[in-house]
Amino acid sequence: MDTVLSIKNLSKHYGRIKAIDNLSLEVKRGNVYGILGPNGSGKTTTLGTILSVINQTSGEFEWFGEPSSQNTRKRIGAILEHPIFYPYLTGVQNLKIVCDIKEVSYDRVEEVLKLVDLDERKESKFKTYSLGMKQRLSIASAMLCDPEVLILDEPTNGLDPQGIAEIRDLIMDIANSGKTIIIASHLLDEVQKVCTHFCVLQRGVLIHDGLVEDVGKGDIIVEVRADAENLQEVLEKSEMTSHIKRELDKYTLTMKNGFASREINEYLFGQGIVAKHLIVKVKTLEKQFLEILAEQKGGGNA
Ligand SMILES: Nc1ncnc2c1ncn2[C@@H]1O[C@H](COP(=O)(O)OP(=O)(O)OP(=O)(O)O)[C@@H](O)[C@H]1O
Repeated sequence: MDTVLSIKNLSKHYGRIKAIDNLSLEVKRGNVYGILGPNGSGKTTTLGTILSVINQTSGEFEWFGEPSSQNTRKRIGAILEHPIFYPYLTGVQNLKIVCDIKEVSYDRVEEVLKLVDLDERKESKFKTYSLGMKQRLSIASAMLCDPEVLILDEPTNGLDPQGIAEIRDLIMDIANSGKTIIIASHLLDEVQKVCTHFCVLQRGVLIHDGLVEDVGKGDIIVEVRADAENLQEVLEKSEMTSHIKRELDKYTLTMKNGFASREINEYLFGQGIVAKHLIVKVKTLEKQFLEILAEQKGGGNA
């Protein structure tokens, strides 16, 4: 898989503030790459720098294996801030203006409006659009020059659940057409649902990167409830768990390697206990994210 973006030792300092601190990462073709981080962690500065809108203090980055240039820039579509559309012009008219600026054929307008599912409202004035429609028009505008890479900063900010779901579906459609997508977000659920890869920034420092599908791998967590006074004692005797946590009548078990819900269920049954609640808990990206941040604090790096 070829590398679309390669960032090496990139830093951006504003006086004493290290907005990006020695950041290195790679995005491969076809990745949907989520840049996660709390407020002020350097996500927007990172996007601004790789789009050459912000000059880095040190370090470098390459697009498509070459230094950033007008040529590489043409292969990237980006929405960093809300693009300015004319409220009294229609969706089509606004996109035609963008075509003029970007020197793109008007033929693309219909295609991108279909892509973002705005073709039925294309003749309506921009000011009549909902927030979700406005955001979809922004994405349409970024897609006009058929870029290989789409960069989105907090694409679902301020949208209602339906608007969020529409943008999520749109991002997945664009990704399925083979585009590479880079999304900065503080919404863990959003990243978990649409991204293939993610990294976590904290105070400009990359503290984690990996595959989204690996989230939740590792320890198996099983929750158990049963009407048995000796449940804790029986669970402790099982030697199948490395940790047992009790909250009222619920026991949360961290299973040892090789043991899962089936084994604990069989064991309890053999001890004359019938579980009335037995579920495997899958770790969410949110949990992993909080653990990653907590580890950093524990390590004294934050
Ligand atoms: N032009 C600037 N001048 C001074 N400091 C800045 C400037 N731009 C960003 N910063 C600082 O750099 C740090 C990173 O900011 P950045 O906006 O990149 O973070 P972010 O992760 O995108 O945050 P948010 O989610 O709140 O947008 C913050 O401490 C911010 O205050």
